[in-house]
Amino acid sequence: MLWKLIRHYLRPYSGQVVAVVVLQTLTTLATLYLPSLNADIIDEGVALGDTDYIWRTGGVMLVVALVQLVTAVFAVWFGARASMSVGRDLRKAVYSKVDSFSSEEIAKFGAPTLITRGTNDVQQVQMVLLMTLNFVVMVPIMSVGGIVMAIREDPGLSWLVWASVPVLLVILVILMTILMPLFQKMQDAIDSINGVMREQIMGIRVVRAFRRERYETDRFTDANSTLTDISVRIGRLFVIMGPLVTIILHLATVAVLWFGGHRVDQNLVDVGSLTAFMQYLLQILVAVMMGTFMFMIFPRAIICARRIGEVLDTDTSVLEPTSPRVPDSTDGAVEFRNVSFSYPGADSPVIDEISFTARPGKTTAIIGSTGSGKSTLINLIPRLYDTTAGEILIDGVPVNSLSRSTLTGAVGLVPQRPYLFSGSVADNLRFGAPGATEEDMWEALDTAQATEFVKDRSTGSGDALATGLESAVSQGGTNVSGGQRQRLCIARALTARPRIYLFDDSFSALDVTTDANLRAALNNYTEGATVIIVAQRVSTITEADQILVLEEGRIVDRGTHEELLASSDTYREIVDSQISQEELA
Ligand SMILES: Nc1ncnc2c1ncn2[C@@H]1O[C@H](COP(=O)(O)OP(=O)(O)OP(=O)(O)O)[C@@H](O)[C@H]1O
Repeated sequence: MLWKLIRHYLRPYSGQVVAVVVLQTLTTLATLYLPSLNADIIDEGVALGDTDYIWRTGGVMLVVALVQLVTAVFAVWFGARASMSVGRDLRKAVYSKVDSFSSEEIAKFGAPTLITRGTNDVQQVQMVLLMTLNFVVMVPIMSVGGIVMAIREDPGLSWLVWASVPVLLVILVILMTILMPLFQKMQDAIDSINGVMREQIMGIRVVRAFRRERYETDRFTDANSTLTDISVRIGRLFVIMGPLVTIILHLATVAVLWFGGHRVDQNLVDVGSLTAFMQYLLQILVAVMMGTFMFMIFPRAIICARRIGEVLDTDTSVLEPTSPRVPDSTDGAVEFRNVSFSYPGADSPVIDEISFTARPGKTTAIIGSTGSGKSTLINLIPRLYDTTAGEILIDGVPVNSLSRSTLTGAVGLVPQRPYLFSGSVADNLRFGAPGATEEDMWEALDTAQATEFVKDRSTGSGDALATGLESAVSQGGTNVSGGQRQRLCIARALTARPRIYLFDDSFSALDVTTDANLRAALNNYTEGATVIIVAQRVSTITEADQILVLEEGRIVDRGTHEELLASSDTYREIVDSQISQEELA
């Protein structure tokens, strides 16, 4: 998977990769040439007292060293640019993929791991690519070239090369096999820490309210110690690695001096050649060490690439139509035809053979006990999930034949759990209508009964003071009250002026008077549009044109409030449990 990802994402930067290969080759050749020139200076210049030769060869050495320096700098520059670009593109690919996911895939992975995969895991792949681009040419040329040059200087000592290199390679293989599973565990531990932290930060108020700090701290400490333990085990292996390589390097140097010294004594080799041999042997071992280091970070990158690949290879279960259809009319009629739906892995359907039509200009209300499937039913319309059987049509066209933009343009959803984004009030209101004017926004706020609190709102101080529409909203809308958040979410849907409004239990945090005022204003604002309201409170829906009573995913009764009062036991039970007859009158 690592190779597949790198090959695919590196393709647009092949020019830079070619530049790296050429420049690295030049750097390495220059590095390999320097000891040989040095040997010549010692054997031909110093030994024979030829000063001219020393100057000339010294000059060549200087030029070669300059070439080595310049090519090395540019090679690293191109390598860094290419790998950073690949990292950026990979992050973008993961982000776009996650963006295309339906709620099903998001739930399958979970938010924390998707965040780790799009950030930390991409970082690992980017780093291994950077290392590879830096060493991929240097390591093989330096090792093979170094061996050839060393043998050329003194074939009699070549056995030292054959003895030291395999020792390093064996260490490399052993470390690789121990490290692979540890790196997998490490990524899982990072996921788990992200998960625990995210849950604790999101649920901090509940944690405090229930005095669960100790329990949550223990949970975090557990996750943290697991990560620490794994990191320490990996660190230990790296710690052993350093001295082992250094010992081998020093032993090799001592061996060259010892055995080479005897050979110089016996006039089998010149001092210059022996010096060059020693430098070549060190170059070979350093190259092997770099290769080792490269391989050490490979296992982790392989695991990260696999995790990124899992995201990129997952197709969304909510597919865009290949040839989208455009409805003839834009009235906004919503029709359910024998719709059933089961959550993945569940044995029984949550929505069971539901058929109804929600007409333009009319309000359809859905009421039913907790868990009867009301939210699920609403979420099927904007395709947060796809139906498992039957069809949902908007203006006569099945929703899965509409393009994503047509569908989202037609539907304005106010979710059960209101969510606001960081930015200003205006940014949030313009979410579905980037071109909305201030007037549009105030009108929507008026209808949502939010004008007063937005007008009075101010955030920050001094230069950062922002008021009204420009006042700041924090991520998730945590700096406004539950009821205010709900009203801003309603205003956001209203600002977009869709043909179909879906209110999923959107009035529950409002007091009875605000709820009544809001519904009255809403009737004018949404005139001509299709309105579907899920409600817990019967008083919210008494004026609806049709009310569907849901029980265990089935419509058990339907009609107006009066009709249902007369005919439906289930509806009467709900009414009796909530409101007195006086309130209804
Ligand atoms: N993501 C999910 N995965 C699996 N089951 C789910 C999921 N979401 C909801 N359910 C189950 O589906 C059923 C219907 O849930 P739904 O949220 O649609 O009910 P609801 O009528 O809107 O309830 P409430 O009035 O409490 O909001 C419940 O039994 C619930 O446990």
